[in-house]
Amino acid sequence: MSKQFTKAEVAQHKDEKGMYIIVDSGVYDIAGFLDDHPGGAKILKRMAGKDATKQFWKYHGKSVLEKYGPKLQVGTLKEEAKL
Ligand code: HEM
Repeated sequence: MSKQFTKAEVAQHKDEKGMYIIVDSGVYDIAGFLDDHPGGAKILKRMAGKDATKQFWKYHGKSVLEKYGPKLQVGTLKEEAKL
């Protein structure tokens, strides 16, 4: 849980072995959640390896992250210098 990922590392995880998405400063592995996602697997797969913060908050409230976050979170996003 305390592992830190750069955006580049998150981008390398985009298949069934590990499908990471970013929501705010959290990194979540949604590979095992695809078939359970009420919004469907397809829309989730499209965000694989990417920052899904905007899309996440568009369709869900805080309670969704509170409920599923702890089960799916694999780490946090490493602060990187913004150029
Ligand atoms: C950690 C990642 C995610 C989790 C745990 C999650 C969980 C859920 C849950 C529990 C619902 C049921 C509706 C609700 O209870 O509010 C839902 C619906 C939905 N989700 Fe996600 N979701 C995730 C990521 C995403 C992403 C990245 C997208 C968009 C790219 C997305 C799009 C949707 C859509 C379109 C619905 C259906 C809304 C509706 O039919 O009203 N979800 N999701």
